Amino acid sequence: MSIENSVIVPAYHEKLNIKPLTTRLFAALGNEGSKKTELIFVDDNSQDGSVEEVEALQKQGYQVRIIVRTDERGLSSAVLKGFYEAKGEYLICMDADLQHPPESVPQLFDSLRTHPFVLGTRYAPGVGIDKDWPLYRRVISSGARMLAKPLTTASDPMSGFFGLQKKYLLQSQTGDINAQGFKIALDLLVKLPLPTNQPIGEVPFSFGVRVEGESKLSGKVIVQYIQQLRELYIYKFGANNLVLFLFFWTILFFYALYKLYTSLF
Ligand SMILES: Nc1nc2c(ncn2[C@@H]2O[C@H](COP(=O)(O)OP(=O)(O)O[C@H]3O[C@H](CO)[C@@H](O)[C@H](O)[C@@H]3O)[C@@H](O)[C@H]2O)c(=O)[nH]1
Ligand SMILES: [Mg+2]
Repeated sequence: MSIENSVIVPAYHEKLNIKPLTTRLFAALGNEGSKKTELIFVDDNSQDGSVEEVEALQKQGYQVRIIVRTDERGLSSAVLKGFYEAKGEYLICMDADLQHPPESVPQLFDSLRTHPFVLGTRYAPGVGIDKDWPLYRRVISSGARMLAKPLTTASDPMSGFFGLQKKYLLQSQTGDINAQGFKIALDLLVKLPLPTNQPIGEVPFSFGVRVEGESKLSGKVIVQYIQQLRELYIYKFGANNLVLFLFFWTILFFYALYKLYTSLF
């Protein structure tokens, strides 16, 4: 059976998560789903035994492979690399660390049959974020989400759990997409030539906490996000309106500070 679906997983030092992710994903896809699905890890030369782990899973019959990059690093660029290398028309991106439940992947693929783009969302009734996700991450995430509000109507553009039909990626110019940092879904949502008469799909999921390994979010990633936002605002609204937006956000920022001050003292 030919490959219709590809699951792309950016991975850096994720050896301990490779086996549970692979086995849970293919169990969730079932017999029929598994035959038409490939799983691709895009690893940035972790040299932690991830390659051997994938080879062992291949021997057990799983349609899984690993691309090892030695010349580049970064989450977003790893995802793009995987998307371009994928054989499937329907592409899903998910993290390696099981914060995105593999059991939700079939739902995302189903949604992609009728939507050009699908987002796993943590902001819907009945789902949410694990109570153990650190407070500072919640604050960063809310701030990042608020700043992206004018760019998209999607409920969770910060999500790293999303998918798209490959034809839309191939219609965009190579080099158009910002491959720096973590927020690849937001860039694709704003820049891909998605049909305006078809909404994007949203699949609610509960965001777990990492059990093995560590988050790779750093100060550099946050700075890359600010640079990406600036580029996206200009892309969408033009350079003149960026000044207006900065003015608007500055007022909002000082208003929020004032509210915080008056509620504390
Ligand atoms: N190849 C590669 N993979 C990377 C790199 N940096 C991170 N990854 C992989 O990208 C995935 C997410 O990285 P984490 O370090 O676990 O990120 P996080 O702090 O949990 O943030 C995630 O959740 C946020 C909230 O939804 C998302 O906003 C964010 O994009 C990401 O998905 C993991 O599989 C990790 O191994 C890199 O430089 N190279
Ligand atoms: Mg994580």
